[in-house]
Amino acid sequence: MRIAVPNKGRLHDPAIDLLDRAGLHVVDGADRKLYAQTVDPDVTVLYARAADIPEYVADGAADVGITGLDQAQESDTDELVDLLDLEFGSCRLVLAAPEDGDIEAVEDLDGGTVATEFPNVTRDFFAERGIEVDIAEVSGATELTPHVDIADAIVDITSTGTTLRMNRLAEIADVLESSVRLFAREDVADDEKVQQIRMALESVLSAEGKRYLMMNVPEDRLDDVKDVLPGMGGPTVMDIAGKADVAVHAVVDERAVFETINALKEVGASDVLVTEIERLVE
Ligand SMILES: Nc1ncnc2c1ncn2[C@@H]1O[C@H](COP(=O)(O)OP(=O)(O)OP(=O)(O)O)[C@@H](O)[C@H]1O
Ligand SMILES: O=P(O)(O)OC[C@H]1O[C@H](OP(=O)(O)OP(=O)(O)O)[C@H](O)[C@@H]1O
Ligand SMILES: [Mg+2]
Repeated sequence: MRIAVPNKGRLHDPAIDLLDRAGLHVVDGADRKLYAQTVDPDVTVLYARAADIPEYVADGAADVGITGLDQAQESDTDELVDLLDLEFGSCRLVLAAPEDGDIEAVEDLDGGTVATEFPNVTRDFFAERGIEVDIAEVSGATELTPHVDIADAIVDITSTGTTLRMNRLAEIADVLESSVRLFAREDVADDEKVQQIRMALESVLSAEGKRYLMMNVPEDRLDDVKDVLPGMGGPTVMDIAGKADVAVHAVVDERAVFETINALKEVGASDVLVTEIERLVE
């Protein structure tokens, strides 16, 4: 089983970090290597450019891949299954034009030129609207092109909006919302190993923002404690040898921890421990 992961750029570190937290540690991932082993002898990591990953997965060089939805939409592959939103690399592809220019709506671009690193997505966007544009494919610094007469507008990535603002460009329309996904080739999407990887990654995401609470509770206050801990499927209750108290464990939303502990103390809980959760397999 091969999993393609961005070899550099902003997606590399968070992708490796997520695999790590999911228990799929890369064991010999020295810089500039093309392949690395993971702790699972059946899972190899293949490092590739974020833009090439959809094709690598579709062609069989890898079985699953971690890359942006924008890259999957741009590639000509349609046999990829979007298995899981990995909740990082969130950005938007937008159509933008000079703030002080004449282009204020998509229609104003009829007969014009649009520069982009995403020619296929851009072509589809205008074709769906019946607007004819020339596409100037660039490989970076797209924001410059409307200021040097290469294009009238651009389709490019934005997240904080800083780059557009710095280049005096205004958003005209949304083209695509993107985040990083786990993609699989259609013919392997249901394979056991692929599903195990999906589940492991999902368990990390499920644990994010959650805390594990442990406490001691007098048995006769258990119902009150349960009322305070709605949680997932109710708390786990265990007898403590030689004691009248019971131990109660529960998963609580991080934002509710402060309030929950105060309420627990009021109904008689003691020795409350709060810990982080690495993974949560539901
Ligand atoms: N500013 C941003 N905020 C959030 N996500 C982004 C941003 N820019 C890019 N991305 C996401 O990261 C992906 C890869 O972008 P990144 O800049 O890391 O690689 P790249 O520019 O293609 O790398 P290189 O050209 O150096 O190989 C994009 O396709 C998009 O999904
Ligand atoms: O809205 P912002 O937060 O300003 O982000 C948008 C910028 O981020 C990306 O560039 P990146 O930093 O990846 O540089 P690159 O052009 O070298 O890929 C993208 O191409 C935009 O230029
Ligand atoms: Mg970039």
